[in-house]
Amino acid sequence: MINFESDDHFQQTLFVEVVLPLAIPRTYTYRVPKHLNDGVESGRRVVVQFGKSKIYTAIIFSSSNKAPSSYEAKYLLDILDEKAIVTPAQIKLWQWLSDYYLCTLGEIMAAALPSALKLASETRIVLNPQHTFDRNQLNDKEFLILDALELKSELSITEITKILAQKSVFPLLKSLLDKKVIFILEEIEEKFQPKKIAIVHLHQMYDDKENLKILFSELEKAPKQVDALLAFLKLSKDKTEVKKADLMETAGVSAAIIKSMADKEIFNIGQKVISRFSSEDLAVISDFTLNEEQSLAFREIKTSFENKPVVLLHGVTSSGKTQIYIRLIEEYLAKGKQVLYLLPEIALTGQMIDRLKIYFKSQIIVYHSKFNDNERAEIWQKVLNDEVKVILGARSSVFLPFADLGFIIIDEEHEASFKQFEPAPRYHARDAAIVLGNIMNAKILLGSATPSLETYFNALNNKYGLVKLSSRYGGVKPPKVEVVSIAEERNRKLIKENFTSVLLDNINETLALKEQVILFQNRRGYVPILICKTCGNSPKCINCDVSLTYHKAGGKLHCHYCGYKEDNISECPACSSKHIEYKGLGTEKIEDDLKVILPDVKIGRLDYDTTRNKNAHQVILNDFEERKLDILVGTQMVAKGLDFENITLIGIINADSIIQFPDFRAYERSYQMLSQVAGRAGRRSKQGKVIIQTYDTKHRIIQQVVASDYEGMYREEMIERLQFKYPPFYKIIQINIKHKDLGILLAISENFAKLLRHHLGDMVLGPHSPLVGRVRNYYIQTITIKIDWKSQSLLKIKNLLKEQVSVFEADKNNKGAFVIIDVDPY
Ligand SMILES: Nc1ncnc2c1ncn2[C@@H]1O[C@H](COP(=O)(O)OP(=O)(O)OP(=O)(O)O)[C@@H](O)[C@H]1O
Ligand SMILES: [Zn+2]
Repeated sequence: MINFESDDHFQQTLFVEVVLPLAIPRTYTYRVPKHLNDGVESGRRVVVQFGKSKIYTAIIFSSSNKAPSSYEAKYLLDILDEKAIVTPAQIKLWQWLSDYYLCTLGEIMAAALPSALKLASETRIVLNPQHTFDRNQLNDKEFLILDALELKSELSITEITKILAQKSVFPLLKSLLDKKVIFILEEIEEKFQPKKIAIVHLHQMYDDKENLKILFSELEKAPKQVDALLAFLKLSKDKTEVKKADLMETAGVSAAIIKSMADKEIFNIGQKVISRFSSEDLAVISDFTLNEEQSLAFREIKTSFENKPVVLLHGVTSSGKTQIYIRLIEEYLAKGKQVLYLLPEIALTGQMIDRLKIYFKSQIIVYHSKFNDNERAEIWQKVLNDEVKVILGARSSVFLPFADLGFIIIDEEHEASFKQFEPAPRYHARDAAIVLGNIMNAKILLGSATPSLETYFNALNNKYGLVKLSSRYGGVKPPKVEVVSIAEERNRKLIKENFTSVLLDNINETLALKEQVILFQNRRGYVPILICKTCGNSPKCINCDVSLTYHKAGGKLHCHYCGYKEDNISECPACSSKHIEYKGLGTEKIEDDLKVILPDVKIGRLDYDTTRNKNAHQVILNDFEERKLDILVGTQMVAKGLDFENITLIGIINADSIIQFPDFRAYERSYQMLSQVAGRAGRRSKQGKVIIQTYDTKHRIIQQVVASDYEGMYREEMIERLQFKYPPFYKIIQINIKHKDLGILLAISENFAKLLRHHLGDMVLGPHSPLVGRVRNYYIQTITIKIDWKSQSLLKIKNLLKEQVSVFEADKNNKGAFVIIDVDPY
């Protein structure tokens, strides 16, 4: 960071190191024009030219008085901010992420900053469709842009530059963005839109009685507007908020009237996100007291925090972890601190925000990558200005510019979806959050009923504090788990489609009691594999090395890796035989079969296919909660976090397909997944029941799930992890090399592995083909590096890898190849 104390810095030429939002390996140095010297501060945005003609927003990382030695530094074009929008803590975090995950600062900047904060030549601008701004407030140039946008609905920044005939238009655009006159156009897939209603406020000025009187007299000739004003005053008497719809109805006026009053700044119209629960439901639990076990855990957590920054709350499902989080959040809020509540999945934020809103009202805000960019930019500013206190979000919320973070909760910390696979930065949000917490001196609470082995290992080794909750709230017994042998039922011809008689009997009993059922199958689609009985051929994706999955709705075969689709086959494309066998089992088929077996039962399905549309996820869960559905069939989407009172039976259709996954984490994950799904049953008054269907009834993981024996699972897994050199004892770095030509790929990855082996010896394994050896027409080879981090220097090894990868990339023989480094692949 810069030292402003030295009083001679005005004399010297100042240079800044900037991060550009691009995957370039390093920062770039720019020269600061004298008149901008005062504006230099780490974390402010600047406008720079990069390459021949492209203009970008970059972030000042640091500054110095030294010119770069290898190139002539260009001048900065402008400084956009009067105050840093990236905090010093973030700069430290970015640096750590870049070093740890071997990615570039530019990749982190691109992921962290909403597009509206990182304008570039290609950025496209549109008018704010609800613009209710005063044209008189715009200057000539702003007016020109506005005119152009009205003619041509969208413009790129390059086009705007031409219209205005000046090089840097960014400050102008920034001002228009701030005034909400324009928006950044987003071409990305449909964004998540929370349900919103319009709220009307009276302009502050009219809090003053005199002003209000004057206003009434001014409106004399506009009786409709007087009606609206009177209605507003009436409604606002007994409500804290006046909905636009209510106002229109009470006053008997149209939206145009309200709008014209907003244009005159009599009213301000705001948007409010509304909850899917009615407020009556919420009132019931708005006040609560922790029970004895919970209070003890609450105190233990606080004591632990006195000497440890990270604590694990290991509490069985439905033990009330969330209620403890709420009490802790309240304490940090009382101290004026900000709180980050991380959840593994966007879909889960819906139910959680409803629960938390009861306590924290407008102090809490949701943030995730599916919000539109303009909203994300707005939240960015609010977090930076300490205007919001509690942020509930998915993994990208670790990138927010917290002003005064005091506490981080990482709920369901074991979840794999905290790790980002594509694109870089391939970071783990839990680990990044812990680093952020340490940088900001915040306390970090990890919560899970089934902690990851890494976390539990750290807790047992005293690196983290450990606090336990071992009983369900309200004294409800944990669900009873029954294992049913599929093989035996098949032999005895009891099985119907894929439902054992035990499961069907239990479903019928549950439905008879008007209770609800969740059925879990970890595979979507109808059937995953079609095999020709005559020649053994099975249809494969044309771009990837995977079998296509048959989806009955639509009658197509789908590739789950690249989205490729083709028509279903009725005869084998290889031998024309008509004997096609369907193998495997997806959620779609389960739903279908069940509808035949239980024709009068209302069945819903929750998986990637049924939730692609906006809000579909919430609609399905709503229907289930309101008991419009009796049975919900789903993939792991049904496994997590749901807290519904009427579910008493969980059926796991096929546990083997989860356990037999070829991955070193398969057992750990299966234990977690099965326990989490099981945890959805019997959460309030009645004990729940779980039926696990499997071929392998004696499998140790299944036995451990039945016995709720997390410790046993942990102990046995750790023995294997040590023996086969896996985390937490070893660090894994994966290098994936991709190329369109298999022959070339094999040769170059073999060479690369040899080279690495030369430096790192038998830490280097491979190259080998991953589970899916070709995706989107690129063949893949993987080199795995297993590092004994207790005896080896991770930093040294990473630096070596960085160096070798750049040598590899620069080598002409490797043209057409891509290298992807994944640290801690999950
Ligand atoms: N002290 C309490 N007072 C009132 N209700 C409580 C209390 N503790 C827990 N509950 C209720 O019990 C249910 C389970 O609690 P909660 O969802 O917090 O458990 P959890 O440990 O977070 O579960 P999971 O890990 O399965 O998500 C919730 O409906 C919650 O409102
Ligand atoms: Zn494919």
